[in-house]
Amino acid sequence: MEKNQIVELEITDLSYEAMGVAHYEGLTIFVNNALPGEIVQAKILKIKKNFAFAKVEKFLQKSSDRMDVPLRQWVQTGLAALAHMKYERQLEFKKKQVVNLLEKVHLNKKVNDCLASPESTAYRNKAQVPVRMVNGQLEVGFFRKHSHDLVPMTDFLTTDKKIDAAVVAVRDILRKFNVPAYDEIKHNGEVRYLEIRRSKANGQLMIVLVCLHKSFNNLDAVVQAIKSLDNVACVILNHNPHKTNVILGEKEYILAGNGEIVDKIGDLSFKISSQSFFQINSLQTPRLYNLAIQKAQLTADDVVIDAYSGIGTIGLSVAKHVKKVLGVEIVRDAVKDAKKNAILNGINNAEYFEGKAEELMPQWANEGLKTDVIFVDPPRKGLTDTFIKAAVATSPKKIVYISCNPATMIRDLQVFQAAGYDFDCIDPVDMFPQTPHVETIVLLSKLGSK
Ligand SMILES: C[S@@+](CC[C@H](N)C(=O)[O-])C[C@H]1O[C@@H](n2cnc3c(N)ncnc32)[C@H](O)[C@@H]1O
Repeated sequence: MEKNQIVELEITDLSYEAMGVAHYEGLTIFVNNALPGEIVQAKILKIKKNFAFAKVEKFLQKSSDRMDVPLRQWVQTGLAALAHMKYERQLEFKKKQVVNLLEKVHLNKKVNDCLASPESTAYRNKAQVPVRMVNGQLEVGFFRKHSHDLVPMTDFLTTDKKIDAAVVAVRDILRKFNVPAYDEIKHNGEVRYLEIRRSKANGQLMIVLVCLHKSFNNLDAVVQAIKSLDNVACVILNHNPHKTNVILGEKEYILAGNGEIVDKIGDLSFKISSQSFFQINSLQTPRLYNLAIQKAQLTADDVVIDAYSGIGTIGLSVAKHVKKVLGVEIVRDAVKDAKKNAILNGINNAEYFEGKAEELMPQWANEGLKTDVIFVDPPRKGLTDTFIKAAVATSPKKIVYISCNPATMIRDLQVFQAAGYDFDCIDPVDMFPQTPHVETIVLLSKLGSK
């Protein structure tokens, strides 16, 4: 087999990144935009030792699970890598991903059906859109897979339509005032990304311009024009002067408004600042938390730790069911938001602390705190051994683990099992329709505790 060769392939599976999987001459071939059951003529793009990448030239047999995709870039760029598959099948694919990961480590546990999202498109309350010059014009869009080539785009499928409209409006303002986009190779120009958040509850928009410098020609006029768009609550300049793929810089300048918007999860209101984590699917989040709370079977006497607490969304949702909540989070602004959010919702049995969960939990235990339940919702890389040791030493009856990466979660669950905790099942929840990502909830119980 050689590069550019056209081969006939039968797609037998879907990879965890939603690429069609085929086998040819002893190699595994990953084919973009191909579904199990399909037969395709494909062009070989890249060959590695044990696998290769190919793209479809012609469909010889299409799957009945295939959806027509109006913009092929949604699948091609990876922005919505599952957009070509019927939604019910997407849910089955997500459940299967978790089943496969368990099988790989020989864990025989039940995986429940994936909880569907109330909205399968336009559900995202936040967009982070790269800005680049293309043919001499400032464009917004999405990077082609594994590259930083910008594909200009204005309909992002998964994002709230009002956010898509705001992205276009801000793009037009930047064009009008001749603001250059960032040039990654020369490390010059100005605007690197637009980050836009929209409250589902009240329509408020937060517009963040991520820029190479902390000021540029016409900045005041640009801010005035953005401020006058409908529902703009705040405009922020995030200063990222570094040669880096990290999107946000550390320093921010609030140029209009007070730097925050308010959104709701169920009945609770949350102030959100630009650097704080907030679940991106506003309607599915209360369903995720309710399932986690239901699984934990909380009682009015329980003392709960909300480790990795962000702006307090989990802890404050839990507070009314229990005696006390202690939250711990490393991002200072998020802790400030969590404290404000407790007050905003009239909740007085939840306290939030800045620090590393793995350091504060043992400190609280030494001070005599008896913890009944720990909720933990880490970033994609999962938990550290130090955190797991600290959680186990705290000796809660239950640990509720919410995760956006089943692979790291299953790795961590095995460490908890070795330390005297076990679980019955995993619940997948679809927070990210049209993408291969899956959120999961697991209730770990301490062996031997009632
Ligand atoms: C996936 S977010 C979850 C936030 C929140 N629980 C929610 O659902 O909105 C993970 C959070 O963990 C925080 N974090 C990461 N490492 C931490 C640590 N060692 N101790 C405390 N918080 C941490 C991050 O800053 C981030 O806010």
